[in-house]
Amino acid sequence: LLGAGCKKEEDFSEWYQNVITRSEMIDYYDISGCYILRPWAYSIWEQIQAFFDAEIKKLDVQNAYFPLLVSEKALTTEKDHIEGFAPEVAWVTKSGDSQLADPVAIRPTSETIMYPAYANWIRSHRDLPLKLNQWVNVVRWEFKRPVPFLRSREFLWQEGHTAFANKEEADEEVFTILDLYRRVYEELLCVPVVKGVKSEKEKFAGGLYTTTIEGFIPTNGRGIQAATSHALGQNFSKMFNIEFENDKGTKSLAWQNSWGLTTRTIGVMVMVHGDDKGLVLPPRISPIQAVVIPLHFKDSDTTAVDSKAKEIADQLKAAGIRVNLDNRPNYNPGHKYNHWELKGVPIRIEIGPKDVASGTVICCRRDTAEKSKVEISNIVTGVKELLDNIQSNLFDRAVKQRNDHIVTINQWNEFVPALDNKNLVLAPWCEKVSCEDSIKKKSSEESKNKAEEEKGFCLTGAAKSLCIPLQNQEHVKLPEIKDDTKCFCCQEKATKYTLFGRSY
Ligand SMILES: O=C1CCCN[C@@H]1CCCn1cnc2cc(F)c(F)cc2c1=O
Ligand SMILES: [Mg+2]
Repeated sequence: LLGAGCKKEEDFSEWYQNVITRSEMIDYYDISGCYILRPWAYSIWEQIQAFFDAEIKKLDVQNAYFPLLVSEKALTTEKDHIEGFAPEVAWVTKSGDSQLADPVAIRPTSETIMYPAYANWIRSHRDLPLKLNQWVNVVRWEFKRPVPFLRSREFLWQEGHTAFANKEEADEEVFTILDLYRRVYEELLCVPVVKGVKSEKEKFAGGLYTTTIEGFIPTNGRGIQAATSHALGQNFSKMFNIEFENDKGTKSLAWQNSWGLTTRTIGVMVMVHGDDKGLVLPPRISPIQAVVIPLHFKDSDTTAVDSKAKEIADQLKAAGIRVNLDNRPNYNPGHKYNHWELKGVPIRIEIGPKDVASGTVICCRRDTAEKSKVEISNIVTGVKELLDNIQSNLFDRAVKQRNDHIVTINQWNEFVPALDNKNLVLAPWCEKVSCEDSIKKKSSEESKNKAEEEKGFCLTGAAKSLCIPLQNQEHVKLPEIKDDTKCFCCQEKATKYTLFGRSY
């Protein structure tokens, strides 16, 4: 089990590593930065996939599969798109014991793999819009300390790559996808996110603008990029010659988007909801939503209890609830309680001889540990209501905790103290790249554990802009920029309230 001395608030990374391994989500592997996704994690990814895949299919996106390997020539089609990323590219240089004359790279992302084909397929405006997606793995040889789910050298994701005849259609899709990403986090994972646009410094250099959803890890007060939806403009269609004859008979370059969501989703959910007993899984994605545990007492009628337990489990299953009847004879109830709490199962249903006699069971919910009596005759409705209640309670709790840790400031001397209090910071900002560089530099210098950071023992103390939040989004209140509002850092005229934070 989680074991003593492993408290989330005391040693977060130790707690996280224990929770994901002992709940049987992750196992380690002999290549650094690579992890085994065990069924308890993989089935959560499948739930996320099922939701997102169904939603993009409503948008007429089609799934395809492009090769894993990309030639150096293709990968470096556009020098400056790749140069910053070159150190992360993994190369195949041998087959057997002979060197490859031309090494090939393993996809770190698939623009350079897909877009030469797009150029061939897109000739006329009738070939647009082209909307493809693929559910694949990618490899990036990250150097920062790996963290399972959050930062690994191989991860699973979907990458959507779309092409349109005009900017308006492309712009609309960027934000439509961004809201689907928000729904994955808020409706499935009960994790609140802030929707926004990345600054010039933080955006995808190859694109026109980047939109993002930003999560928050309360335990260390860090932001985390949760998913991203880029408007590429015509930058890539220029690079890859994706041009089409438009409806006026002249040539135009396609307007493109690309968007991605990864298995980082699972790590963020674990960190936000987990506690010192283990995982706390949102019912919507939990592989098992209710576990039925028959309680045997000496000289009591165990067969009645066992058959009633089985009956309840079958009824719940028939109603579409993911249920497990834990009638393992070799474990006592206490051990089973710990086991399913560690695995984060939302509801435990206890049934003993007295319960059979009274026609009721005890339901214990994982999010609050509250117990309630439910009529066996009403078990399906009762359990469904409880699951819905848990789903919304987890989200409401996370929203409150996140909003309690967004601090609005107006001047520099409030900034680092706010970060040190594990907050994200909303501040009026001038949006200048030079100013963002100095924010990063000054916040790093004013952070304590510079030495630790150099040794790679901890995350950086530098703060960066996370996003410029979109207006009018639920759960995110934005102050007004006035004519005389000054940038919190350089005192120039502020143009946008921007979310800053230390981050992963
Ligand atoms: O972020 C997304 C969403 C899904 C499709 N791709 C975009 C942009 C990816 C930006 N990016 C991110 N990381 C990279 C790492 C590399 F090693 C490399 F060669 C290229 C890249 C790289 O282009
Ligand atoms: Mg990266």
